[in-house]
Amino acid sequence: MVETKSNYTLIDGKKVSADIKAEITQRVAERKAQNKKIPHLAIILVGDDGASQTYVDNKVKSCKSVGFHYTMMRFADTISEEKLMKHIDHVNNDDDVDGFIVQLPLPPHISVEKITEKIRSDKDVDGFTNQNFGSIISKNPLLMPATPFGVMELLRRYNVQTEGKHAVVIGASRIAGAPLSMMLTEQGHATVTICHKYTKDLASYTRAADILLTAVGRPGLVTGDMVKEGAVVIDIGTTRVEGPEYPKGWAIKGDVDFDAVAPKASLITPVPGGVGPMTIASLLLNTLKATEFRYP
Ligand SMILES: Nc1nc(=O)c2c([nH]1)NC[C@@H]1CN(c3ccc(C(=O)N[C@@H](CCC(=O)O)C(=O)O)cc3)C=[N+]21
Repeated sequence: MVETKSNYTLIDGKKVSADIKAEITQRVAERKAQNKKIPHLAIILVGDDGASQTYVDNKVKSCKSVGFHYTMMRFADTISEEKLMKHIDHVNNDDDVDGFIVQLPLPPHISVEKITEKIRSDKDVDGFTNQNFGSIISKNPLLMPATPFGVMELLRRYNVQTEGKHAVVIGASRIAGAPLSMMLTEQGHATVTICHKYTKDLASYTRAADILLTAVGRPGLVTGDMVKEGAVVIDIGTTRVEGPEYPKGWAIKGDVDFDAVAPKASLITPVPGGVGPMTIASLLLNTLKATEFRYP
């Protein structure tokens, strides 16, 4: 009989994000007591995509829970790029708004890059602008890309050693994989391999990973045979899959086949309850930082 050992640690992103939110709530209360400006986040949502609506609702709920002010700005998916740019300009110049995000995806007639670059980088609390992307390699970065920052925070709080380790990142998007790879190198001192859609024989890389991080958005991409015994596995995928077998009619799935991979892992993030809540915690932290920067 072959015995399989199965004692992995679940990385509880929900708990860590709740801890971070408690720290933020405390700092907001202190600012309030000192008559300092309360952080104000604005959220721009274009169209009525169901998944986007859920994510945005989570962000609004989180703002309320830590005591931030917030503004929701909603536009029809027929809005022109030019008009949307004008609204962004307005928010850029609105002194009461400390940080804002434009929820993605945008309708195909609007250029994500053009919109992103229009956002003032000191209000870019998603950390999506080229300037904030580049600031990852600066000694004094201001606003870190939110999802990768959340991942680094999880690794820190679970004492995962990254220095000299081989980290393999699947996915090279500018909001997750690319900045994450840079942070693992710059702050984590890891040896980083970036895999993407042109990578041949993905498994040959993933099997060599001490830390495997995936940010693709394809449920079931990472199977048990692709993971080394004892690896740390971080699942950044969030795909909404629909089906009658789910109580709500849909469910959020990561990239990792959790049941097959978890028994081989030393630590692993679940989806939901892993990286997702950390993205929101980072967004709040960035909004607080942006406020403290403008009104110390
Ligand atoms: N400008 C912009 N900024 C974003 O940060 C951004 C975006 N656009 N577009 C879409 C993606 C996706 N995203 C998620 C955030 C939180 C959860 C999250 O909290 N997930 C929960 C579950 C949520 C649920 O079950 O409804 C969890 O994983 O436990 C998931 C996904 C942010 N994104």
